[in-house]
Amino acid sequence: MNLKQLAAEKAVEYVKDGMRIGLGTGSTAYWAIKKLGERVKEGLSVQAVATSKASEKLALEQGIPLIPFDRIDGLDLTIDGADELDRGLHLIKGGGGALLREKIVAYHSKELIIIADESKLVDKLGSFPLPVEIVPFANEWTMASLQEMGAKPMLRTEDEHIYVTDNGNYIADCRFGVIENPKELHQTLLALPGVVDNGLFLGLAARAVIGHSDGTVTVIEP
Ligand SMILES: O=C(CO)[C@H](O)[C@H](O)COP(=O)(O)O
Repeated sequence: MNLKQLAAEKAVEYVKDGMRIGLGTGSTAYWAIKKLGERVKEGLSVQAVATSKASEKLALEQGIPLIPFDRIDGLDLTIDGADELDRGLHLIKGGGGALLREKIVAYHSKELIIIADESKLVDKLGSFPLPVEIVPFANEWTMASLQEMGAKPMLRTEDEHIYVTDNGNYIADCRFGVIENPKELHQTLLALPGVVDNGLFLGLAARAVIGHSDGTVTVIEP
């Protein structure tokens, strides 16, 4: 059984006719986009925006109507994955590198639903390295500042090249250990010149739909 698919398909049940939808990124969001495409083929009317070039391509393949950001003021619902979440719906996102676009889209959505398999649910965030998006300019200095913060940063690579986000930036994957105070860490990171944003999503998710290995789906609301 594919637990990501299970959660994703359940979450797509929250999509109603006429809604403006944000499409997440990653292997769980993939299943939501596929399911939404099926419902569109059956006659559901939605307009959507995508959080990455990959999700945009997939949505177009599935026949989901995409609209430019300047033609829409906000969204009704965004469905997206996460790398880690706790029961207060604090999240780590950005494993797929799309955290900045994902955060902008989530912020402008009336509701963010997180979809995940049960392995993503943790007591406290921090096992998954926190992705921090940094500008390429003087990235060595930004990396050094992160190092001084105790982040043990690793510049993300792909095929032996520095990974570049859809926004032309780099990602520093940071190991802070258990994150006791996500809000404080979020503020500290944002105050660092060279940091564009980080993968902590706090106070954004309205609910999480979790797929379990016994075939059940649970919904967490903070
Ligand atoms: O934040 C993300 C991409 O930036 C993804 O939602 C996150 O990495 C989860 O990915 P997956 O569903 O493939 O496990």
